Amino acid sequence: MVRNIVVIGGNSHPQLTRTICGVLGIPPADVLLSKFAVGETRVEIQESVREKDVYIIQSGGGKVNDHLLELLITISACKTASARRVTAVLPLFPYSRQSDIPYDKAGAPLVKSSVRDRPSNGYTFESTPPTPGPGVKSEGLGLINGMENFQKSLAKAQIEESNGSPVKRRPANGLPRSDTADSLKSLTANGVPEDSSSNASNSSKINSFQPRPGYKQWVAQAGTLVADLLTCAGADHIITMDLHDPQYQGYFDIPVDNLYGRPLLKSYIQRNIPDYKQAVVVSPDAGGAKRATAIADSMGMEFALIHKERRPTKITDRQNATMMLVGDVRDRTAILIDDLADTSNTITRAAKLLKKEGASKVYALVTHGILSGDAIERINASALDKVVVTNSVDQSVHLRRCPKLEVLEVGHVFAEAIRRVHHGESISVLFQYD
Ligand SMILES: O=P(O)(O)OC[C@H]1O[C@H](OP(=O)(O)OP(=O)(O)O)[C@H](O)[C@@H]1O
Repeated sequence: MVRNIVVIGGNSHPQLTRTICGVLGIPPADVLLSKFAVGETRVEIQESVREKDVYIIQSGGGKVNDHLLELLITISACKTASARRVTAVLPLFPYSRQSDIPYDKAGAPLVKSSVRDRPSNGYTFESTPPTPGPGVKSEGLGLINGMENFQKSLAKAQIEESNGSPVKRRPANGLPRSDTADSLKSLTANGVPEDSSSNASNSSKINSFQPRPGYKQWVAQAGTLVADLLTCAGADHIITMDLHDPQYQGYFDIPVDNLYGRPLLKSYIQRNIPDYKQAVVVSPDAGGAKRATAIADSMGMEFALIHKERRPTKITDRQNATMMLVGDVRDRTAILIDDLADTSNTITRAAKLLKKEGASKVYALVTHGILSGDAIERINASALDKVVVTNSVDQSVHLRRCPKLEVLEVGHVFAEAIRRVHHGESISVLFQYD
């Protein structure tokens, strides 16, 4: 039994909380998590957490936005109730799959051709602007969205204000609202504010306003915001598993422990796939190649990669990308490895291709089985023989609907991580998967 520790389970995955508490030998904390009639989240911590080491378990998937807000409010409640340390345990981290800019068939961002074809700066989708530094003139790109112009107009506004001239106020972040016609009137073609005296010449630019190709400043980077929200709510530490992009840890200025699901997947392969050394580990896309090769290399297995031949035309149109297999799976078992399955398009399309290329059997081993919408129906109707996921997301409903689904328990991994963090022990042993 671990002392002076409090484990609070959010509404996303009560079963996982029970498992973790069972391993730690403590009961889950008494909390009231509900909603007011209007739909706002209500949290009451019904026992003292003063000077306690608190762990709040809340996973992504399902009603992800509700769960995230519930987590933020619970963290804040614990901090204001004088918890010594609050750790957010997010088996599947929500919003860590960064948003992407829409592409056209050639892989360029979807901006109007008049802008894309503009020969002026030579930047392409693949290129990056130079790093501003001594002797490098930004030409409106340094810092890079034209902060130079912005700072000039800000200085001018300050002079006008000190002279008593009326000055148009901006929000606290210094940027104009981008969702009103008024705000567009004060934007240059670079998307930077311009002083009001040139508004007349700007009016002709309103309709031609476009973001620069190669930049993503117009796409919400929700991952950054979520990292900030967690820290701002009072989280002192994050424990998660198989982040879609491990570099997401760098978005935080608090410690993030990104546990690996690989030992569980490897162990499944060794125990359940006959003659597994002859099987081929397959990554269903280039983004997951590192993840899959790590398993293949450590188990002395062969590796193949599915390459998406071109970018889909829209974010929501990923299933239209053409797939090609790089490697040989004929008459062998293929084991797809991925971090998550959401719509299941990726793994079901990959399975179809692998069977077409002669694979005798296709397994999909995925850490996070989000399985949204009709993902289960898609799996049931697919060429996949078996789908293995962990219970980082609650699988009870999925299990009832999908005979091909098998679930690996992650509760003991998180319980051990919590125990070690609580005692100040190293948890690097949980990162080793060879
Ligand atoms: O079940 P699905 O809805 O098909 O989604 C699953 C896929 O999405 C993620 O990759 P993503 O498409 O974000 O590309 P990336 O690996 O290049 O980041 C993930 O790594 C899977 O490959």
